[in-house]
Amino acid sequence: MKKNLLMWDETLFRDPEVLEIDYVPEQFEFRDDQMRELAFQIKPGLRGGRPMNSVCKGLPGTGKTTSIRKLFQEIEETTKKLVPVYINCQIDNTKFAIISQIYKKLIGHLPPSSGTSFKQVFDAVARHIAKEEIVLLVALDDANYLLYENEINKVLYTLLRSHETYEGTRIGVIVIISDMDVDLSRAVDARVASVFRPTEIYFAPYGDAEVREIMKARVMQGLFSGVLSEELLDLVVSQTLKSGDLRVGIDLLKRATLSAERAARRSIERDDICGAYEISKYLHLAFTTKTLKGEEREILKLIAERSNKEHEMNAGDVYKSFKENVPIGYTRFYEVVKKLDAMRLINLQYREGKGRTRIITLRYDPAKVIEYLS
Ligand SMILES: Nc1ncnc2c1ncn2[C@@H]1O[C@H](COP(=O)(O)OP(=O)(O)OP(=O)(O)O)[C@@H](O)[C@H]1O
Repeated sequence: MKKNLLMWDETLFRDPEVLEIDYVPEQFEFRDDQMRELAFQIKPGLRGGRPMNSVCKGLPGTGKTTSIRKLFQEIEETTKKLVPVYINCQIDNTKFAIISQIYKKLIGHLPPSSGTSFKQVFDAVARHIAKEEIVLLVALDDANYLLYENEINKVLYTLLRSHETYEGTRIGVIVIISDMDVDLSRAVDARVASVFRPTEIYFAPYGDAEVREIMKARVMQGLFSGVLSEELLDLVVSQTLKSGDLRVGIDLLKRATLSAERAARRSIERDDICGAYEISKYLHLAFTTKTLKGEEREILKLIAERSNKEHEMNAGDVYKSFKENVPIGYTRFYEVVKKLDAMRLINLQYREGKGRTRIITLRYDPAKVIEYLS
């Protein structure tokens, strides 16, 4: 047997956990300023007061979620009086779903799914807060998903004005937004704005050297030495930078390693990385298409099908052809199109023509979109 062949029970991973995208890294550099600012914002909550509200803003993969998870870990190690609740708004994106998650965190299980009203769930949450004398800190991650159908106002109103109905409840929020075009101050209405007044914490994209350092630390922790050469690490880094998302780089490392293992090699080769990149670069597409529902999937599918013939299309034309099969009003249709734009699946542009036309282009290869939708 050739010497560099991997035995069946050997592995190239020193610690496979480290290359999972939801892993919270122990070593978390370059975000000290943001972490300090967050700690300052929540400080009143450690003394029984209401935490100050914050908005974390930055492109995907700039460490926002990780910062919050680290902060929450620290809070839980320090006190029982300030209770942090993490909400993933991609999954829980209605007022009821969010209050149910808060209930779950406090009571230990979700409220009964049928026949329970929002008010009943909130009553139970408020009673628990009063009885235990606790303060809540609610992080709304990927809050872009609350920007449709005005849900953000309903959610913030409920959380931030709860003390008016339930005396003594104190809730602070951290809103996390990864769409740089969103201006939250314009999205919230006056009744919310008067109690929200957040401090904005900006997460700038990592520079080339920072991405290299972060990826190198993952490699050292996650893989055995010698598995990835310095030269190939450079390739991983350049592909990570090309994708603009650290998550793609981490996923790429994992896939390239698995590919080398599968070929029973002891080190990763260029082809492992290039092959892995062809899958990892669709990480965002794979993830977002999974979160789409009924009409949203259908509309994206139609756009993808039309993209095979025309690169750019008029939103009005897409609407007409969609309406032939599915009864839907233009307002609702346009809400979905805006959502797909905010999710970076399509581009929506205005063009001056005969009046103002809205032009849609798909951000991905149409065949790939159809593949992930099915
Ligand atoms: N400074 C860092 N050091 C080590 N790993 C990091 C750092 N910043 C981000 N990461 C890693 O990059 C990935 C993406 O980070 P994270 O989820 O925190 O980004 P995000 O800004 O919340 O993205 P999104 O807006 O898409 O939710 C995670 O796997 C995280 O572990």
